[in-house]
Amino acid sequence: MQAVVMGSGSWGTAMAKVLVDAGTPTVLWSRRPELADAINRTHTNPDYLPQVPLPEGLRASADLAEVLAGADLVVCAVPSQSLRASMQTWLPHLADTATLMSLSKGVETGTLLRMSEVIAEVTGAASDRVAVLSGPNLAGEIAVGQPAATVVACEDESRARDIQKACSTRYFRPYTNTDVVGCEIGGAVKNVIALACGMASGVGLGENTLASIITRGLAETIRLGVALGARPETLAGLAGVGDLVATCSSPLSRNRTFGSRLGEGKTLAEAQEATNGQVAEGVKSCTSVRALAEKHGVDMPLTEAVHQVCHEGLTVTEAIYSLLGRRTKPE
Ligand SMILES: NC(=O)C1=CN([C@@H]2O[C@H](COP(=O)(O)OP(=O)(O)OC[C@H]3O[C@@H](n4cnc5c(N)ncnc54)[C@H](O)[C@@H]3O)[C@@H](O)[C@H]2O)C=CC1
Ligand SMILES: O=C(CO)COP(=O)(O)O
Repeated sequence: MQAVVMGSGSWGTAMAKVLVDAGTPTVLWSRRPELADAINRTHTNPDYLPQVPLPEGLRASADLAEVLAGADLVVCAVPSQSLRASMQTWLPHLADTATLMSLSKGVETGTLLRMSEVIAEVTGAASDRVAVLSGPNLAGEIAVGQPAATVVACEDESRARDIQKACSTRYFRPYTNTDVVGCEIGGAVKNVIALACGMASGVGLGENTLASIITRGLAETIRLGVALGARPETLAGLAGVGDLVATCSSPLSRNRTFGSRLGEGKTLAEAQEATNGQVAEGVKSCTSVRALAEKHGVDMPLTEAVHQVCHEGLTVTEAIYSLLGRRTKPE
């Protein structure tokens, strides 16, 4: 299998390294030719993973036609809200038979589509040619070879198994699953819940609060997932609770860090400024996840609160008391 990773941010670069380490010939596409040159010259990604040595066998290129020609596996690694526009520019160069795999964790604003749906809509690919990879996979840890597991989901199980083989290493252990919806909903909603955890820790709250948010966050993730056709077991697995715990607990998480800046009293613009151009997907996905929940009649109070803090001027303290003021009910 010949792979190309489209997007040389932190996760695209780390996954390209995983694929090469797994023995899969892989090219990394960068939008900016100067970044591709720097990666080829220094065997590091100076903008996104500066301390991490990349394998000699990993080549970067900014030439779309060249990288997509002959690629059997196209790994999409750009932020969710830019995936549609990116796919449109890639489309003329894509092979009809290539497997298209999303690494992005979000729900598209406006259309409320999951990333695999965006890929299928733009390319016209049948849904069984579209896969997603999702799990507790903080790029900085994977890039230095810390062991982790993940899920490769595709309706076509044999395609999922091929991808599993292409990215299995001594430190990266992919499991297959056919529940694409569950994996994508787990990945998108955990970013929103990580923002909530960050907010709570930013105002000085401790582990009981965080555990309560993670657990109730999982409950609302399962409610939404099931309403959309996901299997609850997927959300109890790596792409659900696994990723939720990793992201909500780690200072490496951009979403959690973003939330903690809001909790410390920074404005949205100030928190955005502090990201150094890295994406915190939950800030936009809180609004699309909330709209998706509303469309399907699903109650998601934490997502609602995160949306109100990010986009409607509610303070973190007001959000906490409004959540605690809800009517009592059985678990
Ligand atoms: N970093 C991580 O630990 C993980 C990230 N993800 C997901 O992977 C996706 C990509 O994230 P990262 O690589 O971490 O992001 P990043 O912020 O490190 O890099 C984003 C990449 O996309 C490119 N990009 C940014 N805006 C763009 C636009 N408008 N059009 C086209 N390209 C654009 C950037 O040049 C860069 O190459 C996100 O959906 C994220 O949730 C998933 C698992 C782990
Ligand atoms: O998805 C991730 C870990 O699995 C990365 O989370 P952040 O985008 O919050 O850094």
